[in-house]
Amino acid sequence: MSAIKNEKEPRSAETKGLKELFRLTQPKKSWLVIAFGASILSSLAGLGVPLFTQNLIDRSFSGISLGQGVLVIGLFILQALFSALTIYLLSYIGHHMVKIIREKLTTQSIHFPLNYFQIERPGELVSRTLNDTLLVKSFVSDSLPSFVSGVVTLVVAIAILLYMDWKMTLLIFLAVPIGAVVIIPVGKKIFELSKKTQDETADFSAEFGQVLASSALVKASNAEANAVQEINDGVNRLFSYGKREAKIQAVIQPIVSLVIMGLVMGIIAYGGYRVANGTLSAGTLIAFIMYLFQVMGPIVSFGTFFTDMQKVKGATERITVLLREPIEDLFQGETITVNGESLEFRQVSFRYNEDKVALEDINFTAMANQTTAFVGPSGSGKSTLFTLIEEFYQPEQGQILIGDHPIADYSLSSWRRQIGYVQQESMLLSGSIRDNLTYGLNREVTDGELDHVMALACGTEIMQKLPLGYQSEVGERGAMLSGGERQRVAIARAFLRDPKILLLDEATASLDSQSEEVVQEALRNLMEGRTTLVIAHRLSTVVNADKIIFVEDGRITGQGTHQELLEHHSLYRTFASHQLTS
Ligand SMILES: Nc1ncnc2c1ncn2[C@@H]1O[C@H](COP(=O)(O)OP(=O)(O)OP(=O)(O)O)[C@@H](O)[C@H]1O
Repeated sequence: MSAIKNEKEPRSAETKGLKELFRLTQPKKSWLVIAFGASILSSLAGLGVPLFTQNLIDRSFSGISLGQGVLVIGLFILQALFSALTIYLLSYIGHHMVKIIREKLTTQSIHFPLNYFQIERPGELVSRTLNDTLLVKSFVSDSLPSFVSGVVTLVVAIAILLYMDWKMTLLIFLAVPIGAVVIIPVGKKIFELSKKTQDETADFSAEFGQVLASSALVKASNAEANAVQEINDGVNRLFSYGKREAKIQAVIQPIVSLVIMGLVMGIIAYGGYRVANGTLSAGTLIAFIMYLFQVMGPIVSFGTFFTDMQKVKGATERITVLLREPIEDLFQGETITVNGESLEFRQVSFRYNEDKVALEDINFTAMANQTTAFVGPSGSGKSTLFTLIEEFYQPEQGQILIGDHPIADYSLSSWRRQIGYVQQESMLLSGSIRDNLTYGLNREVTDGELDHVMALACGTEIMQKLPLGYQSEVGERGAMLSGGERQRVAIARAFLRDPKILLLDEATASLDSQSEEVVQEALRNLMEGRTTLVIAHRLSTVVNADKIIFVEDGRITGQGTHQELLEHHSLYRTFASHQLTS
């Protein structure tokens, strides 16, 4: 599932990229027409000025009539007004297109299935969302309008020039092939470099984000120097692309200036000669030079326009590939409210990837309102069972049923609402305690309700220590709370959701014995009247479970009560003798 595609495509696909961009963002056509219309009018107003100058010089500055004065000032004002209107409208349209694409990308990203992030790094997605869309913005707001107004300026100016003096105009055309010979290959180089820079930037933000997110691991492993080195390698790679771009610019800009200067000199020399022998007026020569400067800008910008178009095509391609990735449809299927049905795995097999089977032929029933515990060696597949119940992944074979119905028939949204998942290291988000407790709930929750669930989760004393109460911030991923406190907030959150099915993944494994006792009590409260599935390494917490299922290497090798397994399952007996006697 490679989301980023970098292959070259034929040039004919360029306009396809643009079409796709406009199809995606649907900018207001009327605004585009007004903006481009204003841009054309601004160019035309600018083109009137040299004509006026010519007139003025040829009359040997013998006075400007009031009408002419008003006309020239009017031309300047019109040019400025139309130009302001163009800049505002196109910037607005560019930003609006970026907003639409970013909204689509962020919505898409949130709905990606979990396995997407096993292949693509989140940081890369963030960079694509920010940087690739900025390319689109600068193309729509800068490159596209200068191209359109450039075409207008060029066509009209050349028509005027041909009308004024066709021989001198042909001289100007000499510059076009010279410019093209330089600009086209250099433009290609710039395009390749920009693509590499975009990819490297995405890579860099993914790596940097990852290192920052694992700050504690970096510090505990004394790996600061390695981390700095790794990140700075990325910075240096970006720098080396910057240097190459600087070299290209250093070559292209003087060449462009040389061509322009050469052309101006040529025009002045040839024009001067013509003025001297009386075949050209001085005013026409000045007007010519002014037009020359006016058309040079567009000619130079055409080169960059085509490279910009390539860049935006690359960005649009990457964006459309991302938008075509399959996402979870949360609302497809029937709605379910679990009411006393048991949960059954029927011949379920699953693998994360081709190489290795994670679960094979899993059969068990978790009876309603009872506790079913999963025990087994590390890596045997216990947590994987939970990810299938949550439908983070789909089984390769077999079915998971609630009552008589496959859970796949129900909408993800309504099914997941039936489940409370308390993980080993409970995830909190930065924000307040209230934000964390009510996360994902679409209803008003009173402080009284929060007091109630915190009390059930044995968390009243946590709240007494916090001066700001439910408004207290918990820090990045809940870092300002202890492990046991985080667990209790997570348990209170589960209470508030009031799920019918509870998944507890070694919820007390990482706690000291005192915290564990409190959290166990909170969990006992939570488990009451719910169908509970619990993963435990410590048998002591599950000996009283209604059913214990022993998982080994992706298979179930025994199920029954603690007593039954002690009698019939040798590995369970070994587990019990290690854990319950120590
Ligand atoms: N996201 C994943 N992608 C690929 N393989 C995975 C993924 N998650 C788990 N696995 C593999 O699947 C197998 C089962 O893992 P699982 O986490 O379900 O085991 P577990 O019994 O819960 O282990 P533990 O008790 O250590 O938490 C392991 O071999 C693991 O390496």
